[in-house]
Parts: sequence; structure tokens; C-alpha cells
Amino acid sequence: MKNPLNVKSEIGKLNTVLLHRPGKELENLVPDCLDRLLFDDIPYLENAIKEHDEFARIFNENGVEVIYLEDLASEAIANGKVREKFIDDFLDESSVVGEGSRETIKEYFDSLSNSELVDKMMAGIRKTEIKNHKIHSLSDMLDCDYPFILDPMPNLYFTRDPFAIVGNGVCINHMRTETRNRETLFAKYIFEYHPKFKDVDIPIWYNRDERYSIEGGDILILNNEVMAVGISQRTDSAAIEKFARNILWSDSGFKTVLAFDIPKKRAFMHLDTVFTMIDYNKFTIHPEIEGPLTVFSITKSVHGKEKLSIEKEESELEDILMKYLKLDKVSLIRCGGGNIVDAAREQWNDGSNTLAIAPGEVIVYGRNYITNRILEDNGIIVHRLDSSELVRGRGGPRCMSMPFSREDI
Ligand SMILES: NC(=O)NCCC[C@H](N)C(=O)O
Repeated sequence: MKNPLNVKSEIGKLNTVLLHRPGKELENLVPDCLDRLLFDDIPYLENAIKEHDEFARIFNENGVEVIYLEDLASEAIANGKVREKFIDDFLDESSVVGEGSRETIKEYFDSLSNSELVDKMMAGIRKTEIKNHKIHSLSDMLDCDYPFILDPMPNLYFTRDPFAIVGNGVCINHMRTETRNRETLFAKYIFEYHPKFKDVDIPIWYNRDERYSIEGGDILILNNEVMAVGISQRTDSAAIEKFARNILWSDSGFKTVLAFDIPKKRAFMHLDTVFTMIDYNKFTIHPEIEGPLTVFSITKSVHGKEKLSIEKEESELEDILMKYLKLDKVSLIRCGGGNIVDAAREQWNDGSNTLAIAPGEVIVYGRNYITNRILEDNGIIVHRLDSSELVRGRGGPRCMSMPFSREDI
């Protein structure tokens, strides 16, 4: 069976992209849990869905096939035994309090179809919902204690992060936070059991049971030989070493990983919130990272199999990119035009988080009008997505999409 995965750049014409249409998980956000669940505000679901459908429409209109995480996940568990194992693994990782709660949830899950099951796992379960079911646990009777018997997963619409397609393989991530780590279980089951993937020999560049964390928003594929990976609030340097060892010593064709050490703060949580590639030699960048940025190049060492050679790059970012991407010129397009107020405001609303659907053609949030105008002045085709709701989750068009296939460039 042919491997359907092929992502060897950030900009090659996008063929297939994975999204998750926001669901009831957003209506299970409450103020007391926002920090832990990595949200800054509570989106209005109805409008978030409208915005998201518009996002999907832009893809469709531009010849990009849209596939949905919820569909792949429910198709992957069609076999009864697989479904059973999936539920068990999911509950093992869901901080369910006590055996009684586990039994209650299992019985509830058993009454659902595969797609209802996946939706419910994503949405979480309120204690009030199971009042008509058999309750096996004391804590589930206590509404005032904590209102959920199962936590929601509100970050799922950021399909960029829990796993990343790299070349013809996949990096199934170990997420920094418990709240996002369960998301990676969907990837495990999709790549092991979905009919599209189960008989394909798909290289796994990193796995969710590794100790150190790495998230997809930190992984950028600059061309078929060079990647950039952020050392960030979410991604550990040790995880990058392991990932680099696996991929550079494989027959993937990748030769260099550039590790970008960026400030560890929420606004800059991943490399793609401050730096994205939009054309052969054009990049968006948030000016606030330019001062503190340090880049290390990682290549295969000549001193032994599986060993790495790591060098600190001493030149400016443009020069580093020109050298490794073999370009004569590189343009860094600054978020907010470099003005510190506009840059900070627009970056907070993902002004640097562009998704290229072809070389020089991107999807952006319309609200970042200063950055968008500058992109157009630089010859970039800009598709604007209006957002007042999706943006509250702190992620833009790149965060909300995972390419499965791009044309090679
Ligand atoms: N690649 C990205 O930057 N993704 C955005 C993730 C936002 C989500 N609320 C999070 O904090 O993980």
C-alpha cells in the first residue's frame, strides 16, 4: 500500500490537511480551569464553528483535501477489540478518580457508537450528564466538588501539535502538559489501526512514550534536507536530540536540524508562533525573538554511528538561513512591521502564525491587518480568515492544521 504521507517543505502546494472541527469541548471550559487547560478565554462555540468552517472552505476552494481528526479516529477503532483497548488506554491516561468512576464512564462509553464515543472523549463528561446512568462512585455524586467526571480536550482544534508529519513519517509527540498528552493517543491509534495507514510502513521519528517533550508547533520543515525545531516552552532540547538522531540517521534525506532557542514564555509557546516560512526565501518573524535567538545546527557526526555533531551558529539569522537553504537572499518579514506595540498585539493574535498553501500563498487571520498588508507588499498572496473566537485558544492557521501531503518543491 502506498504511503499517503509526504511533507518535505513548509510551502509546497498543499494537497491534504488534517483539521478538527471544534466541538462541545469548548463548552466545557470554565474560568477556574482555563490556565490548566491552556486557554485565555472561553470561545463562543457556534461562532467558532462558523469560523472554522470558513477555514475549511478556503482549503476546499484552493484544491486542498480536508480530512478530520474525529473521522480518522472513529474509523481507526472500527474493530471491537481495538475500540476496547482504546477506551482502556484513554481512561488510564485521563486522571479518572477511582475504580467506581472508571466503571461509570466505561458503561456510558459502551452505549455510544464509534463516532459518538470519539466526540464524547473529546468533549469530556459533566457529572450532571451521567445522572441517569448507573453511578458507581461517591465522588461522581458530588457536583460541587469538581463538575467533570472526565476533563474536556479543548486544544484539539490545534491539530499541529500532538503529532507532526515529517517527510514520509510521523513524530508522535510527548506533550509538555497532561492536558494535551491525551491528544496524542488519537495519533497512536490512527497510525496503528486506520485502514489507510495500518499496512503501510510508516517511520515513527519520535514516540509518545519518550520521556522528553516535543510539540508539533516547534517543528518546521524548511526543505527536504533541513528542518528547524524550536527549543521552547513546550519542547525540550533532549527531545530534539533524540528526534534528530532518529531522522538524520535514517534514509529520510534530512541532513540538518537547526535548533532555534527561543524565549520560554506563553506568548511564544512554539517556534511557529514567532517564525513561519511562507515562500522559498521569505519568512515571517516576531521581532521580539531576534535579539535573544540562538541557533544550533545538528548534523550526523563522523565520529560514529548514531552520533550527532552540534555547533552553535554565530551569524545573523538571515545568513544562517541563506547558508543552510542555499539561497542568495532571505527576507524576514516582521510582524506588526517591527513597531513594538503592533508587533506584540498582532503576534498575540497569531500574526506570525501563517500557513502556506503554496509557495508565496498563505492563510492568515484577517485581524492582523498591519502584518497582512506588509505580506502583500512583499508579493505574498494572502487569504484572510476572520476570527474573534478561534483566536481565543492562542493559535492561528498553522496551529490549526496538520499537512498530510504537499507537492515536492
Ligand atoms: N502551534 C501552536 O502554537 N499551537 C497553539 C496551541 C494553543 C493551545 N492553547 C496551547 O496552549 O497548547
